[in-house]
Amino acid sequence: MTARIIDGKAVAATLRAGLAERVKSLGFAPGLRVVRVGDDPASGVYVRNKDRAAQQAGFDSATIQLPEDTTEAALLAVVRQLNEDPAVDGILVQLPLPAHIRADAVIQAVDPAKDVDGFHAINAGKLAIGQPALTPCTPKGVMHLLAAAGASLRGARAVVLGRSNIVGKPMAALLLAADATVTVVHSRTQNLATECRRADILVAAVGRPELVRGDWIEEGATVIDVGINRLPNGRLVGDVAFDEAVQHAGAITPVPGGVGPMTIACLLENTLEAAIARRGA
Ligand SMILES: Nc1nc(=O)c2c([nH]1)NC[C@@H]1CN(c3ccc(C(=O)N[C@@H](CCC(=O)O)C(=O)O)cc3)C=[N+]21
Ligand SMILES: [Mg+2]
Repeated sequence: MTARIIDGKAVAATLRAGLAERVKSLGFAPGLRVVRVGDDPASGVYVRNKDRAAQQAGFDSATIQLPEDTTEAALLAVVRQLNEDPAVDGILVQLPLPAHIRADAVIQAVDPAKDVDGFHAINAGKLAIGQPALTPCTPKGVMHLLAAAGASLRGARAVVLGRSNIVGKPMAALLLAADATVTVVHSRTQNLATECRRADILVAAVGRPELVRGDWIEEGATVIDVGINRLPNGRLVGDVAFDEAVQHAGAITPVPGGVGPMTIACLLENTLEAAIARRGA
């Protein structure tokens, strides 16, 4: 079998077009502020793509670039100022932050109503107990991709590879809420390949280039590759060995052009949701 390719660029473009329509009918531009400290290369492409997508969809979006040596206190002061600014609906602090700043202190300082990353304990907790919440963009994007691919989730065996607060844990919560039977596996799991082979739906989010081989994938499974890894030779690869996996999967996302563009579209979706909730629009 050769897998169908799930076109994340196309699904994201459709989602963004729908958001642009909704923004037009709002009568105001939802405000998004991205705070970036230093210039971690992992977030460079992201910031550029995000600004372009936000402008095109009619959002009032800006990146606040701070120097690498910004103190935690100074960053917290910027966050508080954005919390208090009525024109700002969404706040995103780019991760990773420099080592001298406690990322968790900054994440928990963001007003949960403006937390468009969905990383605040209030939003993570609401997701865990099944209450409406701002939901992390990457797993939310994966759910859109699974819907677009026509994957049936109810009763399906879903395996999430990775247990981060950013992807793995919220991903498992969303799949569980959709009635999948969810297993979370990670770098310390024994017999990773065997666990992955049990998956009808496999979501790989460990940040290890091409860890998942073709024979880890059950014939016909849906494979979502969250990894975006830059190899020393400059090539961008996922957590899945695509050329092998495509021979086994029923459907698979590419890297680039899979989950990445969905993360950005969902950031805009969260910003619109936050704007509507905050302003009663
Ligand atoms: N608070 C916070 N929230 C984040 O969501 C967050 C973050 N910090 N820090 C950095 C990472 C990285 N990230 C990406 C999102 C989209 C693409 C993306 O659109 N990638 C395209 C292009 C890739 C390329 O050409 O390099 C693709 O996969 O097709 C990449 C990376 C969000 N992150
Ligand atoms: Mg096989």
